[in-house]
Order: sequence, then structure tokens, then C-alpha cells
Amino acid sequence: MTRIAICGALGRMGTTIANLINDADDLTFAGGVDIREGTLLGQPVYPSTEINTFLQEIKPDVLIDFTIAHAAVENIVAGAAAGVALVVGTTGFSPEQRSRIDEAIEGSVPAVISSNYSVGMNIFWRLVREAAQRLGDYDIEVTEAHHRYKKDAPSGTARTILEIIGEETGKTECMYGREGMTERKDEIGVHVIRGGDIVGDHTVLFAANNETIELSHRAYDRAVFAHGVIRAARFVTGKAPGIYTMDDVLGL
Ligand SMILES: NC(=O)C1=CN([C@@H]2O[C@H](COP(=O)(O)OP(=O)(O)OC[C@H]3O[C@@H](n4cnc5c(N)ncnc54)[C@H](OP(=O)(O)O)[C@@H]3O)[C@@H](O)[C@H]2O)C=CC1
Ligand SMILES: O=C(O)C1=N[C@H](C(=O)O)C[C@H](O)C1
Repeated sequence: MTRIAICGALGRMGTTIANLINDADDLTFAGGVDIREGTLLGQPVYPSTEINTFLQEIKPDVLIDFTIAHAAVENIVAGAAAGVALVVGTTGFSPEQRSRIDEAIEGSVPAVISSNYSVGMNIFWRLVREAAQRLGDYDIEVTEAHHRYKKDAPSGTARTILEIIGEETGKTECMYGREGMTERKDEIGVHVIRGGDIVGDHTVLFAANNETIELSHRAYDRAVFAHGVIRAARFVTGKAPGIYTMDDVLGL
């Protein structure tokens, strides 16, 4: 049995993942950490300030983090110091936060980090790469939509899309929304929508004279992310230290 713990256990993703763990024959939900108080599926949820005590007492094999950037950094550093394999889904890291994470993980524990654990999105990124390779001279606009409670913008997934476009086209300058007198140059337009209970929509538009191509991905249920997280948790157990992606997990 692989013992799995979740930081952000009482959140939208935390509870969805814990329920899938509970349904799996080879995995046990060992407990959680959250800034909110509570218990989950009969297991303790420790306060976020007690991450080190939690790791010593619960001794999970894998620590999954779906919290918020600043908290995730602390949880990852603590997990790596305790020698626990990691699966990180939290988004919105600054470059400095990401460097701290990479330093904590490299050479100490195996970790899967992805801004989107859905299988469909990981294929979508490949389609975007292919289109960007061939349509680098088209105007490119990225739009994402999420529920009203999402804190970071643009989404981690959109940021990954921008990285891919940058790698393939050399275009790295972004325009976050437009207002007033604007003149389009070679920037990538980035547009963020927040409302209702939208689970996660991403569209990349390639536009030229007389034609457009739109690539879109829509998640209808958080279970699509959670299923990918479970695959990542199984994959990461017993791997050599280092940072892995969903390409490694899915064998892409
Ligand atoms: N990679 C992927 O596939 C996906 C990534 N995400 C990302 O995962 C993260 C969480 O998303 P979601 O579950 O919707 O968010 P939620 O806000 O529902 O869940 C986060 C949980 O963490 C808690 N929390 C806040 N601060 C801390 C802390 N210091 N220590 C421990 N727990 C804390 C929150 O409490 P409180 O609400 O009281 O602040 C909440 O219970 C976001 O960054 C999101 O972008 C989401 C879906 C898929
Ligand atoms: O906060 C969310 O909900 C989601 N966050 C991830 C992101 O920022 O890309 C993944 C997914 O789109 C849902």
C-alpha cells in the first residue's frame, strides 16, 4: 500500500483526489494538511503551520500539493527534506519560488510537477507546439476561463502554453488584455475570464488574413486532473530523485 498525504486536503482538488485515493486498492489516504480545520475520510488534517510534525508523525510515501504558491514552496521544501516523493499541482509560482522548489528537489527526492494533470491537456500542449512550429508568423492569442474563486492569473496551464509558443516561435512578449488605442505588433495576446464554476477552458487562436485556427480544451470535471494526479503518484513512488513531467508519467 502506498501511503499518500495531501497539502490543501480540504480544498476543491484535495477532496477530489482524496476520494479517488480512497477508491483505489493500492493506495491509502494517510492524512492531510490545510489552513482550514477539519478531518477528511476519517484521517487527520493538520494545520498548515505543522507540516514538519505532520511528516514525522504520518510518514507518507507521497506528498501531493494543491494549495497556493507561497504555501506550496514551504510544503515542498519540508517534504524534500523529509525524503518524501512529491506530486505538485499548485500553480502561480514566481521565477524565484520555482528556483527554490527546483533546488529543494534536485538530488533529494523524485517529484512530478505539472500545471495541468489532465491527459487531454498534455496532448493539447503537443498540438499547440505543432501549430506554433508551423504558424509562427500568424497572430497568436491565448484565452483562458476559470471559476470565480481561482486566485492566480493567467492560469498555470496558460503560462505553459505561452512557454511552448515562445520555444517554437521566439515570441515571448505578451499583452495582457487590451484597452484604449492599441496597435497590434508581434505580441501574444493573453485574455483571462473568471466566473461561476467554470472548471478550466483554454483556447489558442492562430489568425492570419482570411483564415483562423482555434485549438480549444475544456475540462468539465476536476476528476480529469485528479485521475492524472493518481497516475503521477503511482509513477513517482520509488523513482530516482529529480523533477519529472506528465510526459514521463504518460510515456509521451
Ligand atoms: N495542476 C493541475 O492539474 C491543477 C492545478 N490546480 C491548482 O491547484 C491549486 C489549488 O486549487 P483548488 O483546489 O481549486 O484551490 P482551493 O482553494 O479549493 O484549495 C486549496 C486549499 O489549500 C488551502 N490552503 C491555503 N493556504 C494554505 C496553506 N498555507 N497551507 C495549506 N493549505 C492551504 C486552502 O484553504 P483556504 O481556502 O481557506 O485558503 C484550500 O483548502 C491552485 O494553485 C490551482 O491553480 C487546480 C486544478 C488542477
Ligand atoms: O485553479 C484551477 O481550477 C485550475 N488550475 C490549473 C491552472 O492554473 O492551469 C489547471 C486547471 O486549469 C484548473
